[in-house]
Amino acid sequence: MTRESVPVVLVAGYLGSGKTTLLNHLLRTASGTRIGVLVNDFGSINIDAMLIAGQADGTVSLSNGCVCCSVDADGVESALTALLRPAAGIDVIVIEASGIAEPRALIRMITGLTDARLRYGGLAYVVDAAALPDLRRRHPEVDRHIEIADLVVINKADLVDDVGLAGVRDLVGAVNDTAPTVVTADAVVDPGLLFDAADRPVTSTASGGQLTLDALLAETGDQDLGGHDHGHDGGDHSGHTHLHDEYQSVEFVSEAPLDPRRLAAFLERPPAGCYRIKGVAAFDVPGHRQKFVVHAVGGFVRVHRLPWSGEPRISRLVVIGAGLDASEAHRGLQETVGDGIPDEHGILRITRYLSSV
Ligand SMILES: Nc1nc2c(ncn2[C@@H]2O[C@H](COP(=O)(O)OP(=O)(O)OP(=O)(O)O)[C@@H](O)[C@H]2O)c(=O)[nH]1
Repeated sequence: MTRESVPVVLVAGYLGSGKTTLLNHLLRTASGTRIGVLVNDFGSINIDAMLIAGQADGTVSLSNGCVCCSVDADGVESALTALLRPAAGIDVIVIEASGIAEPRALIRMITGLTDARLRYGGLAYVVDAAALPDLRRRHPEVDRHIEIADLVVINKADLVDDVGLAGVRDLVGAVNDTAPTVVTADAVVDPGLLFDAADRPVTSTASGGQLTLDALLAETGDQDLGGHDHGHDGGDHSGHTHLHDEYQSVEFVSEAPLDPRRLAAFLERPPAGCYRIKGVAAFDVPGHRQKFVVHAVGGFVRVHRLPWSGEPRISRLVVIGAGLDASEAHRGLQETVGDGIPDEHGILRITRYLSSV
């Protein structure tokens, strides 16, 4: 891998598709390659950055807005160049976009960077095999995201049967028949697929259905990047919808331990409009005082445990959805706080969702 310019690889995909899982897999397995990471989360608490903390050769995080839209391009450029300090010896930078980022806008932002040490290294787009059919109905623009991917990762293959998987492959192939497609569980992708893709020159000849970078950049209607300031509540997106126009996030922080039974009930029956819940939880139950990382995605709950690495035992949760009633969501979150009586049976409601990942 050349040190002359560092490829910037984008990892995008809808909420909960497995982007952080993929990033963590790359960080664990791409030994020999020094990876700098820029993580962008939608809410002001950057849960994703917490979940990769300490593993990357350099990490910067941008919170409180989509990197594609409300964060200004100069801010992104300075965050990326901060990763290029010689001592870090970074070979590749991976940007994990928020789950509602607009990949086209991200690509334009990266190709518009002025620092010659950085170059665009391709888009890996992660899809949740179980959720894709319904997601495409709700958000047809997802096809436009798949269309421009250089690598499509069909993740969560474990949640669908062979027929379902074949259907998802067909859907993806119909939209983008040139990008390599890998089918994964827990986003186990050969890192060489991303970094080799990053190293190959981006072509300007059209092949099959995939848009070339030139064609993408020539498209009209969304060329207003660079120092713009779209908010989440309806900037002008020149005639088409960006997912984040519709989405809200609600954040919750509690120093008091949570009640596992109440948290499980919240994860299982989230407030109307909620699609994604993620965060870390602390319980005051003997034997269960570790950091519980909790995820809910479209009805699937997953939990894993980690040691607290010196940080305060504080619970932080983010709820993301469209049409969320923020005060109802906040009330529901508040109700997960325990009443100080350790619930040794209640913890089973959480531990039943434990996975090793
Ligand atoms: N069953 C199953 N669950 C998975 C798989 N990959 C990831 N998950 C789980 O799905 C949840 C979301 O995964 P993340 O990697 O955090 O997804 P993300 O795309 O980064 O989510 P956002 O950043 O919120 O958009 C977590 O609970 C993961 O453990 C998989 O292949 N199968």
